[in-house]
Formats: sequence, C-alpha cells, structure tokens
Amino acid sequence: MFLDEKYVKIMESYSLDIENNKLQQISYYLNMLLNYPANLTAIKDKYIAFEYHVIDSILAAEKTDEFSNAKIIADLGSGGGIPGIIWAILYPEKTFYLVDSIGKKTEALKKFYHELKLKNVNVINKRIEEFARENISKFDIVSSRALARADIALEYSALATKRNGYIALFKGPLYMEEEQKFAKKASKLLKVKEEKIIKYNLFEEEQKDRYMIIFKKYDKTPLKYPRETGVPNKMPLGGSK
Ligand SMILES: C[S@@+](CC[C@H](N)C(=O)[O-])C[C@H]1O[C@@H](n2cnc3c(N)ncnc32)[C@H](O)[C@@H]1O
Repeated sequence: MFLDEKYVKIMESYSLDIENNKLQQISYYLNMLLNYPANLTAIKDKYIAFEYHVIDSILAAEKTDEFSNAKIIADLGSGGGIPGIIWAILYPEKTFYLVDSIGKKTEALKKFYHELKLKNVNVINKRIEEFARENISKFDIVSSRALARADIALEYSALATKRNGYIALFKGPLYMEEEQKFAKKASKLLKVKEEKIIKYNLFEEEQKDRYMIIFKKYDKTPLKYPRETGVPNKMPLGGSK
C-alpha cells in the first residue's frame, strides 16, 4: 500500500511514532472519508485533515493515561469516525462502539470498517439517549468530539460509563471560558467529577490549543439520566444556553 511521506513528516513533527501498517490504514481511511459522496467533513485538504482529525485523535489518546488500561470504549456522535475509526486502527486489542443517529453516517462507518477489515468496531445507528439506557455501566471510557456542550455531553455519557470509569471530552479553549461552569452543575447530578484537563497543541504555527477533559464516575448515575430523547439538548442540566 502506498504511504504518503508527508504524513510521516507530520507525525515526526509531533514526535509520534506509529507503525507503518497502521499509518497506511489511517491514510486509506482518510482517503475514503474525504472522498465519500455524502459530506462527512468540511475539511477537503488531506494534510490539514490529517492534522486536524488524525493527529488530534492520536494525541488525545496518547496523552490520556486512563486510555491505556481501557478495554471497551464508546465514541458518541462519531460522525465520519473521528476519533472512533482512528482509535480502532491504533488499538486493535480494544473494542469500540461508534454511535450516531444519522443513518447515512453509520452506513459510511460500516463501509469504512469493512474496507479496513477492522474486527474491533461496532457501529450503532441510534440516538445516544437510547443507546445509554441499553448499555448501563458498560464502558471503561465514553468519549465524544464536537458532540455538544460539556453538560449535555456528560448527561449523554454518564449512565453508560462504568463506576470508576471515565468520560473523555475533546474540547477547545472555550471549555474553560464558557462550558466548565455548566459541566460542574451537571457533574453533581450525574455522579461524575472533573478529574483533570490535559492540554496539547495542534498546528505548529497557529499553536491551536486542544484539551481532553477527563471526568471520573465515582458513583452510580441516577437512572433518570439521560432524560428522554431530545431533552438533554433542549433543557441542559447546567442551565439555559
Ligand atoms: C459535529 S459531528 C462530530 C462528528 C465527529 N465526532 C467529529 O469530531 O468529526 C456530531 C455528530 O453527533 C451526532 N449526534 C448529535 N447528537 C446526537 C444524539 N443525541 N444521538 C446520536 N447522535 C448524535 C450527529 O449526528 C453528528 O454526526
């Protein structure tokens, strides 16, 4: 399989060392993602997409210690498969559940994992609120990227997370400025606690700050959460938008 040297250079610039066969699979995935007939990502330049989507997913996982022991992980609102498909390529020994309510996205995800011959991916076409009620305390880590404001993402994630497991939210700097106060209110109700904030940078020149916000589930989440489908987003636990 052809491997674009520029991807290797980008990886090196972040001091990342990924086996060649995995990098080839990631490059094949990115090619499918960017050329898929339905629009799955706004970014059309493959090198920018590589940095914005792929490096973001890799750095987030590598910098999160909790990730190394996790065996079963959910990616809520996976869209075109970020981070779920990239993580499934990188960590074949872990099992991933990728959830999205939009049928054309889950169809694309099924095609991608089939083409990539991934054996560790489950794609679920469902609203997250329903998925959570059917998968209580199942996951070591429940993660999401660009899904919703932090308090809403927490309500979606908490029930399906194991006790002493983690919720991992991909966020930008606006988390501290705008979302943290909402997340705090929701955390108390859901029995989760913000444990740490992991910072990393994307794009050398612009130094784009990215954050993984890690919450620990310290007790059982009351079964009334997540509330009925659509309610978490309409009436967020942290207060009105
Ligand atoms: C902005 S996209 C992000 C996709 C991907 N995680 C990424 O970073 O590129 C958010 C995705 O979440 C899905 N989504 C939002 N709310 C949802 C819900 N309540 N249940 C299931 N999927 C949901 C949408 O369909 C969409 O594909």
